[in-house]
Amino acid sequence: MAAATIAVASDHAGFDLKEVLKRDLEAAGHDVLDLGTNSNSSVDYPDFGQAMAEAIASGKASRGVLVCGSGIGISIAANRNPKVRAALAHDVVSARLSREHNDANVVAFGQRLIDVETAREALKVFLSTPFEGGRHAARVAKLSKEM
Ligand SMILES: O=C(CO)[C@H](O)[C@H](O)[C@H](O)COP(=O)(O)O
Repeated sequence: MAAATIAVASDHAGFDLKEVLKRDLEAAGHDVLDLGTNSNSSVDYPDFGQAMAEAIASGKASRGVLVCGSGIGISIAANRNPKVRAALAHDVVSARLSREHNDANVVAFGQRLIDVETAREALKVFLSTPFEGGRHAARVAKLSKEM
């Protein structure tokens, strides 16, 4: 995708991978909005998932990258906002499908579950893959409806 503002956030268990991905985003020419955390000291992932949701919902960032130990807790937290479609990606295929079928605007990784090179490649794919639309469009629209 063209240069954009991309938010990144993690808890302590995702901090190291967040820093790697942040450098990749900057090297690719994106503006990076770093929402923390800023060290390996223990913090609570819901706070950072919520910060990501606010950045996406307000339009401060068009895409987001989340990292925690498994990618699960922080993506659950971000997905509480109906404007967020955060997809937990374990590989390049799930990153690609999250864009093609789900129009995901946030990708989440589990630092304890994915190797760094796979995450770096999956992020590139996440950012460069367009939404297919078509049969997927009405399904994605249903995701933002109140339950
Ligand atoms: O939310 C999670 C699990 O679903 C994340 O992996 C957290 O990073 C993890 O729970 C943190 O665990 P820790 O033992 O406090 O480092």
